[in-house]
Amino acid sequence: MDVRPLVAGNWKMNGLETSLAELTSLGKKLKDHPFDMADVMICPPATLIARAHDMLAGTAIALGGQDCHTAESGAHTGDISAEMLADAGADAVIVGHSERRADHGETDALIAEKAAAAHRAGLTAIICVGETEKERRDGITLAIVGEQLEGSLPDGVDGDNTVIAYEPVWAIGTGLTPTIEDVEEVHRFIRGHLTEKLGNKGESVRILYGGSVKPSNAAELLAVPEVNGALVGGASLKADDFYGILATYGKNS
Ligand SMILES: O=C(CO)COP(=O)(O)O
Repeated sequence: MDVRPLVAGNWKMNGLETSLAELTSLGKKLKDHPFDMADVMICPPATLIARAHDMLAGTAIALGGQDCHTAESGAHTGDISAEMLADAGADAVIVGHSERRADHGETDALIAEKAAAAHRAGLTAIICVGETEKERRDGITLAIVGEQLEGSLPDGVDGDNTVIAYEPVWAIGTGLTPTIEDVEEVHRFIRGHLTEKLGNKGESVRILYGGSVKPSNAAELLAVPEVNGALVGGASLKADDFYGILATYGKNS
């Protein structure tokens, strides 16, 4: 099935008010060169979502958060609920990023609850999976990704409310990427898992690749079968680089 690609930028813990200039610049590029080949999203730090939302009104750029709590509100100092992200103008939220799995000990079960919270708030959950360097060396990549999918997907997943991001941990921020064959193998495996679990609905869930995607390697990675877009870290911080990745899908002007 042909699914509309999504290219999402994850700013991680980067971005002050001055960084919004990059969003203005990205919005202008997309306006000057209207682009309808892929959906475009930026996930800035939560502090910038509301302002970004105001700035981006009328552009094709959607917004996402980078994490959410499982509860709607309550005594959880420092946390942000999916409803709060939606209230600030987000359309989606990343859950289960490997940096949160590592830094905050997040488990598959917690990530499934966070994804369910995203759905409850009307947000698309972008659920991240991916093996570590040792797991790849040990030849257990598919087993690990399968286990993460099994544990991290809540009930009720479909192509409208969920995106899967395959991000090999060792490829994040390192400049390293898996071979094209390895990317294809994992993406086909994820698609198989989704269709086995969800039937036809599993066909429309987008599967993004993430890990050192940049303008120079995007064309090759995004052309891989079952790669339905990218989750971009470092290269999403600069409008020129991010637009360079998007432009891989072609411009209609
Ligand atoms: O973790 C990532 C996106 O979520 C990928 O980060 P880099 O593109 O900087 O490798």
